[in-house]
Amino acid sequence: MLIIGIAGGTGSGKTTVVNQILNELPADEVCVISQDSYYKETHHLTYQERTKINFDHPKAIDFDLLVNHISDLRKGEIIEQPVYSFVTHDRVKDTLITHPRKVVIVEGILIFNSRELRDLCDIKIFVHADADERLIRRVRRDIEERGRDVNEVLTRYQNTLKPMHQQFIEPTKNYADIIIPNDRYNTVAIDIVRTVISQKL
Ligand SMILES: Nc1ncnc2c1ncn2[C@@H]1O[C@H](COP(=O)(O)OP(=O)(O)O)[C@@H](O)[C@H]1O
Ligand SMILES: O=c1ccn([C@@H]2O[C@H](COP(=O)(O)O)[C@@H](O)[C@H]2O)c(=O)[nH]1
Repeated sequence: MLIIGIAGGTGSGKTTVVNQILNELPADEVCVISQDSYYKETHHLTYQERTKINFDHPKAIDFDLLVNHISDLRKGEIIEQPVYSFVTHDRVKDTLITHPRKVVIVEGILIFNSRELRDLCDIKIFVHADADERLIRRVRRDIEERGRDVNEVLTRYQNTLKPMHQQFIEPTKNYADIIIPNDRYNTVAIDIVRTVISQKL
């Protein structure tokens, strides 16, 4: 099994890179684990209280469960991946049955903050895009797909996303084996990653 960690700031293009890698691999040889699915359960809070959570701090992530699940996959076990709603800011009741595959991709802004998770990754990739580019993408995506308004996204960016990115996300670039510059679509980098995966497999 080959475990690939893909980190990078919000809007850097992690999900896009994952999809580009998936395009070239047979569906039954790869599974994807999203760090977003592992935001801590907050059923006990009201919606208003949940909107105040700092989702860009490592404490917001249930790293114990995430690490256990990746370890279980490594052992060949099936896991029940939680499913998260960005609209309610909470996990939903459903889970996603996820089978171990030859290639396991773990993606998320904070994954390299966990030493155990870093150690589980055979290849660590950091997707880089400049802050202004990420902000533009985030504004568009959160309005179109996550039910936010522009004021809410910009306020969150200033108060939380930017400082958390500087404190917790950007420094983890140092752990990366490969850094993908993604201000533009970078087909050369994707080809290189695919070649590395093929060689390792
Ligand atoms: N290289 C790129 N150039 C332009 N837009 C991009 C690029 N990569 C991703 N995007 C767009 O930016 C938005 C955020 O990308 P996404 O892959 O969801 O980022 P992340 O998972 O890192 O938050 C999406 O709308 C996506 O289509
Ligand atoms: O309920 C939530 C939980 C998280 N977020 C934001 O999502 C991003 C991480 O997702 P990416 O796909 O990597 O952008 C993070 O910056 C959180 O602020 C949210 O908006 N609501």
